[in-house]
Amino acid sequence: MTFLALDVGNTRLKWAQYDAPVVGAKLLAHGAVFLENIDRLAENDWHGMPEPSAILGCVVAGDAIKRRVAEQMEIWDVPPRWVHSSPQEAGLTNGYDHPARLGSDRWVAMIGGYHRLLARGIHKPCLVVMVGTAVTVEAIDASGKFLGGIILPGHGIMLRALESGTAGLHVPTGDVRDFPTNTSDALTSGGTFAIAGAVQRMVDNITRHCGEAPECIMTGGAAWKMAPSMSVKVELVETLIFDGLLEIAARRFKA
Ligand SMILES: Nc1ncnc2c1ncn2[C@@H]1O[C@H](COP(=O)(O)OP(=O)(O)OP(=O)(O)O)[C@@H](O)[C@H]1O
Ligand SMILES: CC(C)(CO)[C@@H](O)C(=O)NCCC(=O)O
Ligand SMILES: [K+]
Repeated sequence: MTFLALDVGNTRLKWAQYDAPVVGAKLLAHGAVFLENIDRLAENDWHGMPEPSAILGCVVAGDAIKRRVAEQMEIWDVPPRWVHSSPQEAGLTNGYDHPARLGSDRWVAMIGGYHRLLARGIHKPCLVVMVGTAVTVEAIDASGKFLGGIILPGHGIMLRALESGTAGLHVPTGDVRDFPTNTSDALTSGGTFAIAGAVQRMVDNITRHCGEAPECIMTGGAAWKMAPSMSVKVELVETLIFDGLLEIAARRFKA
């Protein structure tokens, strides 16, 4: 009864194999590959892996990538299922104008975050921060309603935009400093503070709206780099998308 969870982002595909499609399942194996290498998943990462009994994923990388991922899974007889953002799922309500247009990674991460708090008996507003190719910050109230969220460029895109839009900004990566005194540190700190500042602003928005400060959960490949620079307390949860996929799978694949 193993379960394969997939998170196909704009830079990398992340996968995790669990012993069952249930919350709290045991993680058996996991990996991440850059999108340029996905055509070799069947012969590399997934070679010799027992056929999963169910596959559930979220993709934001586009249909061509989704097809190529599906092709790699033809080694098994199990059709992959993909999460689509919906008006309601797993106790959350989707406040997006057009719920289906919300990135499914955002929806799944919110489901993971909200249930993480519920499991601890916490009924408070929640902010879910994802730091990847793009950065998203989602606001969920204590009742599980997604109020709305922001999308901003990730650190890499910000720096590449500056490099390509100017003549004098081609420098190595610097360090985060309160008062940067060289170009490298100025750029690295600028990108980091743009993200940290955006999170702080969403904390202010949701605190004003809900009358209570939120719990903040942060995930994504670059979350650990952002953590020391945050102005609010955040909990780092590397597996947030997989946690959300397990919540959904537990409901969908119930025998
Ligand atoms: N010092 C940094 N601080 C914050 N973000 C950074 C830093 N350095 C790199 N990044 C960002 O981290 C991203 C790398 O994320 P990675 O590919 O690990 O995340 P991901 O969650 O797999 O992304 P996706 O899901 O979008 O594919 C890069 O796109 C870059 O924007
Ligand atoms: C914002 C990203 C790129 C974050 O991965 C993704 O969730 C996406 O492509 N979303 C679709 C647009 C939206 O969520 O409004
Ligand atoms: K992602």
